[in-house]
Amino acid sequence: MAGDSGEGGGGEQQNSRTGWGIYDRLKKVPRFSKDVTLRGRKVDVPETASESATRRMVEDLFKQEADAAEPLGDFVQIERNEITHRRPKRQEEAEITVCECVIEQENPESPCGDQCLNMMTCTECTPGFCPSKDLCRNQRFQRCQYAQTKLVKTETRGWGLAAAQDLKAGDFVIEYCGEVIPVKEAFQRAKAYETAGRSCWYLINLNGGEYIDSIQSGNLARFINHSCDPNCETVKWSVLGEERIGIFATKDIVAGTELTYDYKPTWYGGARMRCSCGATSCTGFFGTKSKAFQIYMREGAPFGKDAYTWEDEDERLDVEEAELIDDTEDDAPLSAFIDPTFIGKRNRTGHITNAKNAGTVTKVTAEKSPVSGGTGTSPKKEMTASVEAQPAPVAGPSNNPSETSAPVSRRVSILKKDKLKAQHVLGRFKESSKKKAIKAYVAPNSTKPEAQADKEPKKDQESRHSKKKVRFDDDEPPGEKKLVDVSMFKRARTVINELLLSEIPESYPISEAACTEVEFAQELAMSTESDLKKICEEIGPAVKQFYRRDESTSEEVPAPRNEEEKWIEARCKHLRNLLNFHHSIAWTLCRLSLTSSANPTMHARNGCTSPIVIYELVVSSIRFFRWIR
Ligand SMILES: C[S@@+](CC[C@H](N)C(=O)[O-])C[C@H]1O[C@@H](n2cnc3c(N)ncnc32)[C@H](O)[C@@H]1O
Repeated sequence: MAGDSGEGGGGEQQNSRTGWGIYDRLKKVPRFSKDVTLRGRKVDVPETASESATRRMVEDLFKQEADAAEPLGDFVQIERNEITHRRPKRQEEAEITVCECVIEQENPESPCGDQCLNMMTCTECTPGFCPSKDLCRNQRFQRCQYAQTKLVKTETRGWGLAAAQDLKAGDFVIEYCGEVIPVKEAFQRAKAYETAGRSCWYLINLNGGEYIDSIQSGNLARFINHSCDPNCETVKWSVLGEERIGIFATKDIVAGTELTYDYKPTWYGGARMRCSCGATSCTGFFGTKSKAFQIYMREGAPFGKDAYTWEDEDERLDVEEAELIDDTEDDAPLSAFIDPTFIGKRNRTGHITNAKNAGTVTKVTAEKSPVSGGTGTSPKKEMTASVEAQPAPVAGPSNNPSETSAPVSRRVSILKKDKLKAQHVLGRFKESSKKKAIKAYVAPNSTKPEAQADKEPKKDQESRHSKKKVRFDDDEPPGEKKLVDVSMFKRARTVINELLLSEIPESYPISEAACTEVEFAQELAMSTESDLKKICEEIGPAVKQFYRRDESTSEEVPAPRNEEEKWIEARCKHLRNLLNFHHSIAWTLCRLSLTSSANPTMHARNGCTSPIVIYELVVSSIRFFRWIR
C-alpha cells in the first residue's frame, strides 16, 4: 500500500520525493497542512484544492483496502507525475496559449467549456492567463478534478477500477500518474519485471521518448484494466508545457461498471499474456496486433525462440488460436469482421474457434460478416459508409455500434474541432497586419525604427513585467491577446514522424468529407509556406546584423548593442511569435490531414499536398525558428 514503511507504529512521514506520504496501518492520512512560523507565531496554511483532493483519494484508498480481502500492493500515492531523469519543463510566457472564452453572466457553462480553444486542442489553460480566471473549467489535471471511482477486485485480472458515479461519453475520469522515465529504462524495467516473474505491469507510453511507470508511485489510474472493447481511452494533454495522460470515458458509463481502456500493448517477444477481458472482440492475448506477434504466428522465428506464455498450464486458449491479422486491416476494428453474435476468435487459417467451447471450429465466410446487414460489399466499406451517413452511434440489432460506429464518429468530431482551430488561427493572423508588421518594423531601409527606437524596448519591457502577464500583439488592438504555441510545433514533429514511420496500406476508403478537409489543409499549407518564405527574406538581414561570430568558439553570439539593436531584438522576438502562428497552422493542417485521411496514400490519389511536403514545411520552420532564436 501507499508509502508502506513496514516499521509498524503510526504517524506521518515526509516522503522526500512526493511530499507527504502515508505509511502507517492506522489508516490515518495527514492533512496537507503547512505550519509556517511568521514572526515567532505559528500560522496554519490551509490545504489547496488539489491537496485535499489527493488526501481524499488516499483516504478512499485506505477505506477500500480495509474493506478488501487482499492488499493492494505497495505503491506511493502521488497527484502528479514524477520526473527525475530531466528537469520538468518550464512553460515560457511566449508558449502559453490563451483562449478566447468570455464569461456570460446568464450562462454558467460559458467559461472554458467544450468551445474553449484550449480545451479543443487538449491543452489546459494556464492560471493567471486564462480570461475565465477562477471560473475556468479547463484546469482539470492541475486541480485533480477526477470522477468518483472505486476499487474492485476482479476474478481474473487482479484489482480494477470502477465508476462510482454515472459518466457521460467524453467525461474526464482520472489522470494516469506515475514516474516519467526514458524509453530505454522502460524497456529495461519491463525486462526486469518479466525476469522477476511479475506479470502485472504499469508502464504506459507518454511520448516518443518517455514512458510513465506507476509501479512504485502512481494514483488510482494504475488499477484500470485492459479491455479489447473498452469504455474509456487515454488522451494526451498538454498541461503547463508538459505532456500528461488522461483517461476519458468513450461511452456513457453507469455507476458500478468497471472502467477499462485498450492498452494497445506491443509484444516484442518473451512472455505472452492471455487477455481475460471477456469482450466479444477479444484478441485472446496481449499484443496480438503487434508486428512481432504476427511474425511469430506466421513464421515462428525470430521471436518464437524465447516466447512462452504466462501460466503455461492455463488451457483457456492456446497461442496457436490467437488471431492472425491482415496488416491492411489495421484501422478497422476487428469486430467489424466478426459476427457479434458469435463469441469466438479467428485462428491463423481464418477459422473461428469458439472461446467458450475450444475445439469447435467454424469457418467464417464473407457472407457471414453481418456488419450493417451487408450485401456483397466488403465489411470495411460498409462500415465507413454507415458512419458517414450516421455520425452518432445508433444501437441496432444487426450491427454492434459500440464496436464500430463509436470510434469513427469520434474521429468526425475531432475533425470539426481541428477545422475550428485552423480557422481561428488564420483569422487571428491576417495577411494585411502581418505585412504591416514586417514592413514597419523590420525592413532595413525603413525609417520607422529610429522614430520608434526609444519607445519600443520600453513598451516591450513593460509588457514583460506587466502584472497581468498577458502579452499583446503590437499590431492588434489593445485587449486582443496573443496566441502563441511552440509545443504544438513539437507535437507536429512527433505526429509527422509517426506518420512517416507508419505503414501505408494499399487501399483505404475515402469519404468526401475527408477530401474537403484535406483540400482545406492544402490551402493552409500553401499560404503558410509562402508566409514563411516572405518572413525569412525580409527579416533575415536584420537578424544577421544582430549577431556576430565569436572567433574562439565559432558560435554566434549577440553583438554589443545600442538602442537600435535592442529594438531589433524586440522586433525579432515579435516576429518569432508571429512565426509560432505558422507553426500552429502547420501543426493544425498536419493533424487535419492525418485525422481526415489517417493515410497518406489518399493525398497522393487526390492530388493533394502530401504529408512529405507538409513535413518538409514544418522542418524548414524548425530550422528557421532555431536560426532566428
Ligand atoms: C495497470 S495494471 C492493472 C491493475 C491490476 N489488475 C492490479 O491488480 O494492480 C495491468 C496488469 O493488470 C492485469 N490485466 C489488466 N487487464 C487485463 C486483462 N484484460 N486480462 C488479463 N490481465 C489483465 C495484467 O497483469 C496487467 O499487467
